[in-house]
Amino acid sequence: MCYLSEGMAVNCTKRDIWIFLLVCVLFLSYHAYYNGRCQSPCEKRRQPLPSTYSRLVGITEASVLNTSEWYVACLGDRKESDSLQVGLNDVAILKEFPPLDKIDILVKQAFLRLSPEKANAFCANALLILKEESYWSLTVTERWKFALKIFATVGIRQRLPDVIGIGVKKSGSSALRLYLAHHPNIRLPDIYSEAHYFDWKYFMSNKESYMAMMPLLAEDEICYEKTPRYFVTSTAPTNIARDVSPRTKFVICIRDPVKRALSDWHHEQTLLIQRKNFSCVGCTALSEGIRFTEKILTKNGEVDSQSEFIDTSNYARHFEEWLQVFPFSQFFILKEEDIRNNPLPTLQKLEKFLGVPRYYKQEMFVYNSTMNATCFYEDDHELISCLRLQNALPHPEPNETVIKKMRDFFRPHNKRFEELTGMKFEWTDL
Ligand SMILES: Nc1ncnc2c1ncn2[C@@H]1O[C@H](COP(=O)(O)OS(=O)(=O)O)[C@@H](OP(=O)(O)O)[C@H]1O
Repeated sequence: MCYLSEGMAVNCTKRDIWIFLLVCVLFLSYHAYYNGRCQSPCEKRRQPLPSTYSRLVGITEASVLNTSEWYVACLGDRKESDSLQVGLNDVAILKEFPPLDKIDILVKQAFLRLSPEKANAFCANALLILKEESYWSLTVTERWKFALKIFATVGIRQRLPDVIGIGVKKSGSSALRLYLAHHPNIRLPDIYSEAHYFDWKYFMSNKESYMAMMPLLAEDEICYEKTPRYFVTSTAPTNIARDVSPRTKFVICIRDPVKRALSDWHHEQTLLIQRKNFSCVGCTALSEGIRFTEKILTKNGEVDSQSEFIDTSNYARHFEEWLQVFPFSQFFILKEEDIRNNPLPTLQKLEKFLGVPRYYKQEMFVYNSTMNATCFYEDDHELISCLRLQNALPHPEPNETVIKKMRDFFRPHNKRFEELTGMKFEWTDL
């Protein structure tokens, strides 16, 4: 036994010293592990998978692996269905990084697009950092930061959009988005189809949260974000020039202003019904037409230029605001009827404008009459997705006099829009 002698000296046997040293080592290792790796309070960690290191040893012995095998070998696999259970809401995403499950899907999607060489490099870099730790034992935020860091080593980065679809609302922008989403060199924010950053989120959020919505991009990929309300948000042009880039490109879908206004009304009523504070049982095209008329005419029976349904269709007024900030060459304008009836030629011009390789072919666009939907087939003829053209609620049908009043109101604005764009529209002089 060790004891203190009268002269305060310590007398120990060799065995005691060894035991003492062993206890010290265990104690110090315990503290180093918890103080080094956990913040206080220590975040709850996910169930760890088998050691990444041993998985690396396993995979380096394998001769050829495809990208998904690399993914599993590197990071371990989790089923997407496991992770889709958490609901998202817009506000949560503004304050934090995108929530857990969407992040994992973003990472997986970006990983699966890597070439085998890049996947190999990604794994090597990832495992250097992870060492014995499991990727899935990291918290959400740690996982996201980790993934961004490792992707950067193989040239994949998050970037603010190169091109923004700014509208116009109800002019075929969702169909266009569907087509662009399948282009191999175009990536969209995977979380929301519409970011709504430069309209309603701008004043309660920051640039980092906008960036957090963006996809992971390889060097030959561009980022496309679409939010149709930007077109009518007068602060958007200057804010985009400042926060994104003065060289940002824009895509605008344009539609007959009267049809657009009617579609807009239909859309707003559908949303009201969905939010369940409005009932439209027995609504007809005629009754909707009357309610629409009340909304767009003043008490004197004039077209109300302040009505949102009318103002959004005043393309010249809004486009002039954009042209004060960005040169015309940065805008690509598409006609809704082209997106609807014959998208290929327009999409090929758009590919050129965006500087991406040619991808679209005629056989990719198929109208499905049973579903009344436009469907998109990938190169290998696999059906990817369909977009319905209408839903159950009838579109409003105002009477002829109201339509004529709207046509008279829009005509000079349409002419001005033609002057601004150098384009011709069938509906300008109607
Ligand atoms: N190819 C194709 N597929 C599906 N839908 C198409 C297509 N082309 C145009 N449209 C019509 O575009 C209208 C919806 O426009 P948006 O997608 O811009 O609406 S939104 O602003 O994003 O809510 C909506 O108009 P309405 O049906 O009149 O409401 C769609 O029918």
